[in-house]
Amino acid sequence: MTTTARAQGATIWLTGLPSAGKTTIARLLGDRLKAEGHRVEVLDGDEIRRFLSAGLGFSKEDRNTNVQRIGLVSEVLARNGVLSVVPVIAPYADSREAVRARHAVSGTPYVEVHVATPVEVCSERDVKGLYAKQASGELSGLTGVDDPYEPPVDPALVLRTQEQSPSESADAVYAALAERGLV
Ligand SMILES: Nc1ncnc2c1ncn2[C@@H]1O[C@H](COP(=O)(O)OS(=O)(=O)O)[C@@H](OP(=O)(O)O)[C@H]1O
Ligand SMILES: Nc1ncnc2c1ncn2[C@@H]1O[C@H](COP(=O)(O)OP(=O)(O)O)[C@@H](O)[C@H]1O
Repeated sequence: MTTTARAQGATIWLTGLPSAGKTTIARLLGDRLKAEGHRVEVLDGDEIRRFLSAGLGFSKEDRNTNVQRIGLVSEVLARNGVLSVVPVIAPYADSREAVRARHAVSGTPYVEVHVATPVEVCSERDVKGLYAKQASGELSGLTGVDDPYEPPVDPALVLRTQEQSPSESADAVYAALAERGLV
């Protein structure tokens, strides 16, 4: 019987406000990693909310449940050699810490990236029109506006996307992975 070396997986969690740039960076990074031959999954938050987290809303409890489910899936993927890129807001420090702890139990790398775009820039971008809806009173509980966002205290990387192109931001995440021997 022969044994094959297993690739090192990891969870790369991109946390930040709506329109911060999480999805854009995740896709660029995912494409690059795939092109280099890595096993990659981008766990799209919107898709997960349509299926795995269908029925959940945006209360603290529901966001926590959503983040724990995604954390579980990502850890299983990462433990099995996949680079799992997660562009999900995850606004609460305690739920992110629970995800980190789950990874620590299996010795699976967890790389937290703060996509730290200021709310003023995010609301200008307003990719999905949520900031406008909040301003007009059509929506409440928008993260960073009238709902909490607890910034990571000790992330692996902080991205100031208002000063970078999307490719530069994705390259910075790639460099953080390279520093850790993950790519
Ligand atoms: N009230 C409120 N607050 C924040 N975000 C909202 C809200 N309502 C809908 N959306 C849209 O849902 C996406 C957030 O889902 P997530 O699963 O990433 O959020 S969470 O981690 O469970 O908080 C988020 O996606 P992104 O814009 O890609 O961040 C929003 O488009
Ligand atoms: N450095 C950057 N990194 C990521 N996105 C950026 C950057 N600069 C400008 N953008 C733009 O910001 C928007 C971010 O949208 P998106 O990735 O959907 O955000 P999120 O997933 O965080 O809600 C896109 O239109 C993207 O082109």
